[in-house]
Amino acid sequence: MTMTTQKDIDDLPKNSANYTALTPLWFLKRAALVHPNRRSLVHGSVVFTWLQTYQRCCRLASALSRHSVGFGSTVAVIAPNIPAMYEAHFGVPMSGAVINAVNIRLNAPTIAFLLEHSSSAVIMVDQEYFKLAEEALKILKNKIQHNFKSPLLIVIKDESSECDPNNLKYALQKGAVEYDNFLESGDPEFEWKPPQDEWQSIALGYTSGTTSSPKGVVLHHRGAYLAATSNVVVWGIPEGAVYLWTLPMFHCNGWCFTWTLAAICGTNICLRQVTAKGVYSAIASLGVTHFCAAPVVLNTIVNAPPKDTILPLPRLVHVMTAGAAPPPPVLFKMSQNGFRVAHTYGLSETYGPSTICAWKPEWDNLPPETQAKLNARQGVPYTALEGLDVVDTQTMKPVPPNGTTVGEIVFRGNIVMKGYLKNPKANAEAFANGWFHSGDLAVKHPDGYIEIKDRSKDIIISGGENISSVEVENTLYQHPLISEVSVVARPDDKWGESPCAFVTLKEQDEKLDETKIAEDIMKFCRSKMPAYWVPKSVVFGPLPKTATGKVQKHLLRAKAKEMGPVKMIILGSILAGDIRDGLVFF
Ligand SMILES: Nc1ncnc2c1ncn2[C@@H]1O[C@H](COP(=O)(O)OP(=O)(O)OP(=O)(O)O)[C@@H](O)[C@H]1O
Repeated sequence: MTMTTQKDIDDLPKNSANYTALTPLWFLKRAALVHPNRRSLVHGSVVFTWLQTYQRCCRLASALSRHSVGFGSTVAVIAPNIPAMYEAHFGVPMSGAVINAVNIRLNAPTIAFLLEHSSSAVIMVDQEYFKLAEEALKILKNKIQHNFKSPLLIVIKDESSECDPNNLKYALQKGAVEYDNFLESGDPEFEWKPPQDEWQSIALGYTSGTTSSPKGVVLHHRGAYLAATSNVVVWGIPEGAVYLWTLPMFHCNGWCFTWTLAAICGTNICLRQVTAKGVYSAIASLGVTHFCAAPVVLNTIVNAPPKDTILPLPRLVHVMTAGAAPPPPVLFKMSQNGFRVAHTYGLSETYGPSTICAWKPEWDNLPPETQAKLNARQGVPYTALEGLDVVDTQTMKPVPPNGTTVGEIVFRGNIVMKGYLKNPKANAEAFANGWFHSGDLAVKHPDGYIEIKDRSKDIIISGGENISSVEVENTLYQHPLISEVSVVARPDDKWGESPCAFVTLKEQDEKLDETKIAEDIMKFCRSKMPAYWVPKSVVFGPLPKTATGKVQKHLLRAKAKEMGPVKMIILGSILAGDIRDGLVFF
């Protein structure tokens, strides 16, 4: 008998029969083969099947190729959750180009920056946002003058849009091509180009700019494939699920669920405007089984007036939440309303969610409040994420799993971005020491689950002690009058910084005595947390948020700074705006 050597075993080369670059684009071709007549997309009265979606994506890829768009090109898409946005997630990369799904709530100067930075050759834009795109292009043209080359403009008509119907006419007059006409010019049998190399870029997405100016995150086909399939593995979303698009597809490509839905041959239910009523009615009338949403959307769902809800739910509805820390009381109320919430965590740089608070059978019989507290932790890595740790930033050594030592969350693996576009300085910082640095501060529990305490920029340092704004917020969410809360640092003459709570009340009534409520909130906090954690200032009003529902803490911090150092308790109103030191003016 001859010996098998290591060389024999490893020396079997790759060939075209046993190796293909990983890409989620094949999922679509397969869906069209397996379920050609199953509903792929439902948008009001518009319904497509998987075969139709495949053919429409082939047409898009073909039409783009005819305009010399392909490998090395970027196509910007400015649209809400409508079928064209979904189709662009396949059609654009099937042409070889990269999709840049743009946040629709950005202003024209920021969009101008994105279009220039990404060198977008084509802009696909929903009719409602055409003038915004036009304004952004004007800014760009003024800036780069004779070097300006107008991108190909494709305007998307959407019957469900409530915008001025003349927008479409206007766009066509300005030379834009109508999306469906553009598709008509493409070949439904187009032989699209899978990537030769799975490292090829599939998507470019800009961070929401919560903490700094937007950075262009570049993702590859391999990572998109792995993240999309990992969504299935960790969440258990079944073949044929009916998925409601509450999460914007422009946010990390809908956390890669655009591609996940094709993998499971599910049905995409589009929702142009997200309201609690819209969510409940889609559940009741369209058979929704799953959706993803930021905690702010869950908060809206649990606080919806009874006339907007349909309870009890007709079936168990699975929800994945990420994007910010979900307060345990919100998780608790969601489960009381019949939703099963999976809590995940990640960043644009990690293809969206890349950790999950994996549910343990031994938690099944715990009291619901304890379950919610356990589920509010950010958990353990996705199946496609090889490295996740919480480290001391000075030594890079893992923190002990004691639930108290705080360190930075770092990631390593195949669902970490390729890098930031044209930003070597940010890349060097983000990838220092062979890990991707998240900037999020967390502890590790004895069971190995991680729990975020804050973003490094959000932590409050009072008298040299760290205060987790997330923990103070989680307690405040238990207060019966509070609908939303965000806690930030306010300069403090004695302690350096002290917590300042910005609060939105459930009841908006001018007759409410905000001074009394603020006193009550502080009393409530004193009974539940160390004295130095108790907010020294409470300010009432709506919270500023990004398009993805994240509270813009930097704006609140600026507001708190503007209010000046804490000298005594200050109560006030964000809306009234007239807050003078030590006094309250309503
Ligand atoms: N489950 C979660 N719990 C707590 N925080 C979360 C969770 N999921 C996401 N986050 C927060 O969201 C951040 C990632 O957000 P995202 O990538 O969308 O851009 P952004 O951080 O808002 O933009 P910018 O990087 O410009 O500040 C994480 O770093 C973390 O702070």
